Amino acid sequence: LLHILVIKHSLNHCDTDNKWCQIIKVQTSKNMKRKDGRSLFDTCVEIRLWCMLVLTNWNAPLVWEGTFDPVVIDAIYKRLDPRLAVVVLAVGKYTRFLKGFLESAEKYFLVDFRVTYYIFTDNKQDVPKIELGTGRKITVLDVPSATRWQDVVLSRMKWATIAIDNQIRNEADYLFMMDVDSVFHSRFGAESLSPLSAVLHRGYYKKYRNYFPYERRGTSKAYIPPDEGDYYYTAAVWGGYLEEMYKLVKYCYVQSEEDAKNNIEAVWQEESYLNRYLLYNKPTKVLSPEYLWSDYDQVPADIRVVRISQLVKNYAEVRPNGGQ
Ligand SMILES: CC(=O)N[C@H]1[C@@H](OP(=O)(O)OP(=O)(O)OC[C@H]2O[C@@H](n3ccc(=O)[nH]c3=O)[C@H](O)[C@@H]2O)O[C@H](CO)[C@H](O)[C@@H]1O
Ligand SMILES: [Mn+2]
Repeated sequence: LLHILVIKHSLNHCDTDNKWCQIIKVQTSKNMKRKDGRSLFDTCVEIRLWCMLVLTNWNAPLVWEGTFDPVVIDAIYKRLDPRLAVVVLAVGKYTRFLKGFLESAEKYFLVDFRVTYYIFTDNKQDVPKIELGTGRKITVLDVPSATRWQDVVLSRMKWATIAIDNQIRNEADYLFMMDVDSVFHSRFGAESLSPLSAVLHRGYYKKYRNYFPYERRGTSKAYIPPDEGDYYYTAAVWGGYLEEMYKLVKYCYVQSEEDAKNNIEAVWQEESYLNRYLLYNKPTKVLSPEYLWSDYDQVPADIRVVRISQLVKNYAEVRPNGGQ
């Protein structure tokens, strides 16, 4: 039997070279002997515990399967009956993803809540007719075609800013921005709601921050200095109170326009501005990579549920200017 006394529990994950590893310093109890017969008493050993963090170091919940009761949390939010907006772009060939996205969202995304899907497209006739649940609807909005995929992904910030000002502000309490090349596979419920919720990028949640693909050029408005950063968040799913999201999408839009004036495009387009904003304006909830996985990657043991997964796609074929 191992008796251990915890003498220091390091919760500041940024101190470690891997934030999923918590260091617990332990003092072994008197009667423990090493194999060579020497007592381990007074020997301080360090045990590294690999575990899932459920709280950020600014005390925001980190949401994983098992950290909430789905029935209770839905019931709590349902009493408020919020109006939810989902903004997706389906420009050029990306309209082909709408059917799978919408049909699966109807099965899993905040079921029984009021949801409006705002679909921004240059190709209205290709928006499929989908049977929607009660209180759920689709609004289709026109946007111009583009010749570069980089322009499309960045333009999401511009169109969302304009549409919130013109329309969505009067129609929604919460807003989610999402990639359309995604399929829901499991429950995505009210546990995701907060003033500002962001999702950990599946590729970086076990990496030290100096490996994050932040914008590192000091000339860009998305610049994050070395040795700064909490997490790397994906731009493929994020959401929150309408006004909080408005501030954030507008920030990304305005900053990217500033960069464009100086002939700079942030390394991961809007995702780079999003990450900069969230470093200095902490999200009030962080969602685990369960909330956005990818069919490109195997699902590791620590991801017990895949709620949304990005589809494998032929980048060269589907994007106007090809490329990754
Ligand atoms: C998992 C993840 O982190 N995804 C990000 C990554 O995406 P991806 O490589 O998944 O980018 P993507 O090609 O899915 O583009 C993002 C979204 O923009 C829309 N779209 C894009 C191109 C186009 O021709 N038509 C169109 O409608 C569509 O809604 C799509 O889902 O990098 C992008 C920027 O570089 C965005 O930050 C994505 O959120
Ligand atoms: Mn995508």
